[in-house]
Amino acid sequence: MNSVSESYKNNPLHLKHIIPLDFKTALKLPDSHAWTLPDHPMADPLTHAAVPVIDLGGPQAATLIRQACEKWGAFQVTNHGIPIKLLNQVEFQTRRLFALPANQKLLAGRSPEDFTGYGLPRISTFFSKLMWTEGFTILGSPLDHARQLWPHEYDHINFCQVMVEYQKELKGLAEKILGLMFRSLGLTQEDIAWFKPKYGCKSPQGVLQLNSYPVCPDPNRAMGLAPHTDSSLLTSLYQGNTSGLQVYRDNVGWVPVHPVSGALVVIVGDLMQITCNGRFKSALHRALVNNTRHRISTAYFYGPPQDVKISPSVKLTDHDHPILYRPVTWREYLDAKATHFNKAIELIRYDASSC
Ligand SMILES: O=C(O)CCC(=O)C(=O)O
Ligand SMILES: [Fe+2]
Repeated sequence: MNSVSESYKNNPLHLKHIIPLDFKTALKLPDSHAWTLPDHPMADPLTHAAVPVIDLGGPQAATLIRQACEKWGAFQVTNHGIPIKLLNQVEFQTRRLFALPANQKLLAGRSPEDFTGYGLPRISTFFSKLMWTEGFTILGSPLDHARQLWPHEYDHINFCQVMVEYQKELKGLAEKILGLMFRSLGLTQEDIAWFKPKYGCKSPQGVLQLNSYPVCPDPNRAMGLAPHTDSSLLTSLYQGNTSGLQVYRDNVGWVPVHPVSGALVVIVGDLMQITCNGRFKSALHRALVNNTRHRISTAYFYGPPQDVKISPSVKLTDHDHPILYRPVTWREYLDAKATHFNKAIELIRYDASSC
């Protein structure tokens, strides 16, 4: 079993935090979905630069990635090697899924202790208001859930092929970017030997999350996806050409990540922050909605092999940079996150007295 599925079995959810609204019938924003916004200021676009866009094939890629991870915890990549044709197919299949009638989507609904299939974001449980979104989570083959949505093979076969191919491409890309991140910090293959999957271990190291943000009648009072950090090592996100993603920077505010044609957004996750002993910070981010366009995004969360203890690389610690975090597996970290949400990372921090 994968680390994510094990953790979710131990932390079951209530149905009201799983079943999305039937957005097609909601002509007004229900009180259950009306948030008090904003909680943080927006950055002034005239004085603050945007999240960097990095050419992955360029000679400066590793240096630019390091700078972006230190400053933003996020960046966009072009020239990443994932064919635009595949990205378009992924968007097409994702829209096809979310366009199904609500009762049909619920046939592939997530069960309270599972995490694949159709439902609300896992983090819904931490907020009193519900988010204007629905999602579909895939680990490896989506065949079982796809059959529930479309019983005939000719209706689900393309969906499954596209999603499997996409995960393969995203895994390769995540490994490449992770390699560049480590290299940019002076870490060698030996320093990060844990990162290579064990021989014969077939369990996926990534989870694919399809997100849908339907057109919203009152976007200024709604929340697409509430502020959070990802628990992964890194996340690769495709947002098509509809904006909505924002990254938070201390002393600056929320900065929109404007779509760049064909680019993917890379977000530093909590486990990366731990591995780098805080050199790279996981980015707090959120997604807003709008009243004209149905926004789709696909997020791929890449993590370490199962049961591997992640800990700060000793090369990044010294007298001036004491070790900040305790060793933790992805599974243990997800358990902490399921209970303590955005405070989880503080819980695995050594307190000053124990360093
Ligand atoms: O839709 C987006 O832009 C953000 C999605 C996201 O942050 C997530 O799925 O974790
Ligand atoms: Fe996220």
